[in-house]
Amino acid sequence: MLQQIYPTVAHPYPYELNKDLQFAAAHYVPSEAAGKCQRMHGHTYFANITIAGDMLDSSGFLVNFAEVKKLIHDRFDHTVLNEDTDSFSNETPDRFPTTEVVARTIAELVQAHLDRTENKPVVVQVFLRETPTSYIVYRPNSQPKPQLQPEPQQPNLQSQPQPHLQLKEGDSR
Ligand SMILES: Nc1nc2c(c(=O)[nH]1)N=C([C@H](O)[C@H](O)COP(=O)(O)OP(=O)(O)OP(=O)(O)O)CN2
Ligand SMILES: [Zn+2]
Repeated sequence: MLQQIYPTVAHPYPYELNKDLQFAAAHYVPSEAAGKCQRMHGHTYFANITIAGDMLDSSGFLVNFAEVKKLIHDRFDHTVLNEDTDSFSNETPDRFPTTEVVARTIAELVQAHLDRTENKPVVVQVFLRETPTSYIVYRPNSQPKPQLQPEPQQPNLQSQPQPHLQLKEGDSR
């Protein structure tokens, strides 16, 4: 079905599994900034879910490909995402059914399933394409961002008292 090169994600695990799946769903984005996307419309979403881990389960799987598909496809295919109030909300931007939030939600749903398995693999990336020209990559376990260091303060030589530079009375310097 999908024949696409996806972005790679760095992780420390020896096994990596990728599952492609698609689902058709309707949504609208309840924000003025979304323009025409405030109106109900539909997409065929294409997802690529990347799962990694150290150990296989008793079937020799990192996780069964079919279980990953079922989890997401059964949940979202031929639904109106805005009506899935367990996952989305029309009130809170962080839960509007945007591509970003749908990608994160897919990662969270799959991870919740993986947390219940014996070998406990992890979701390291969700690639979610909403239109032929728009997609999101969500990496739940990405490296911590480096802390920004404050700019070093330059001493203000004009306003600092500098007794060592002041001439004393009778000083011949
Ligand atoms: N950062 C985001 N921006 C937009 C989102 C989103 O989820 N995250 N969603 C939309 C709309 O829902 C729309 O379905 C997709 O928008 P867009 O890529 O602009 O769709 P087009 O097919 O019209 O793109 P063209 O490349 O112009 O054909 C909007 N923005
Ligand atoms: Zn849309």
